[in-house]
Order: sequence, then structure tokens, then C-alpha cells
Amino acid sequence: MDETPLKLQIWDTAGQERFHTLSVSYFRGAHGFILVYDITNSSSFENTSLWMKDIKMKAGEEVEVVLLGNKCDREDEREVSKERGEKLAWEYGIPFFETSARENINIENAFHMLSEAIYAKRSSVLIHQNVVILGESKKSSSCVSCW
Ligand SMILES: Nc1nc2c(ncn2[C@@H]2O[C@H](COP(=O)(O)OP(=O)(O)OP(=O)(O)O)[C@@H](O)[C@H]2O)c(=O)[nH]1
Repeated sequence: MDETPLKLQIWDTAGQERFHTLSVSYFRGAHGFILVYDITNSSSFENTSLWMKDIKMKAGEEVEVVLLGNKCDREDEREVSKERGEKLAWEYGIPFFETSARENINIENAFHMLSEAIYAKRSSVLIHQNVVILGESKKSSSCVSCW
């Protein structure tokens, strides 16, 4: 990104209810989330709000999230309209894609969008910190660079 190599460490947590507590324990310290439901399974869509609540509670309000409606290759079995996905993402203020892991549709876009958002937020935080440190160092004399 901007010629800066980014290293992603990705955990695929279990979506099943019986592993819920286990998954949530991975949330702390994560910078971003890809929240996936299955467009052919409306209960997976309904569960996204519970996951979103957990993400905000356990990882913080500031983390980046992308919402994906996966299995868009199975149009004839669709239970969740694209509009419902778009509306939910709009309410959360997060990006949304319909994807197919099987047909490789929008997968790269989703990862790219999330990486970009994390990178933008973290690099602006670093710049902000540097501005503060350099400002302070001027006052306190001899330190030329405090990066
Ligand atoms: N048609 C289609 N099938 C898919 C797609 N993505 C995953 N599958 C199938 O859906 C099933 C479940 O996929 P998983 O990757 O195990 O789903 P998961 O969300 O990780 O499941 P949990 O581990 O229970 O959370 C598998 O049979 C996959 O082959 C897709 O985009 N299209």
C-alpha cells in the first residue's frame, strides 16, 4: 500500500454458535474484521448484528469492518436480497460486497478495502503522534528527531 508492504495476520474464526465464546476471545487486539453471512441463509444474515455487537464490545468502536454477503454464485437459492445487505452496511457505515469464494468474485476487493482502511487509520495516527512528539521536543531543546 503506497509502496509500504503490509503483513496481514488473518484468523478464520468459527461462525457456529457453540464456538462463539472461543471466537470472541480472538477479537481483542484485532485491527479489522470481515463479517460474512451467506446470502442463501437468512439466519446467517440475522446473526450479523450479534457479531457486530461483539466486535464493538470486545475490539472497540474504532476497528474497521467490512460486511460480505457470500455465495452470490447461488442466485437461485438466494434468501437475502442485495438491498438488505446494502442497507445494513449503510446503517453501520461500513463497506459492503456480495462475494463468491467459489467463483472468486470481489474477494480481493474486500481484503483490499479492509487493508486500505486499516492502513489509512493507523498511518494517520502515527503522523499525529509524530506531530505531537516533534512539537514537544522543540520546547524541550536538543532532541532533533524523536521518531
Ligand atoms: N457455492 C458456494 N459455496 C461456498 C462459497 N463459500 C463457501 N462455500 C461452501 O460453503 C461451505 C462452508 O464453507 P466454510 O468455509 O466452511 O464456511 P465457514 O463460514 O468458515 O464455516 P464455519 O467454520 O462453520 O464458520 C463449504 O461447503 C464451502 O465449499 C461460495 O462462495 N459459493
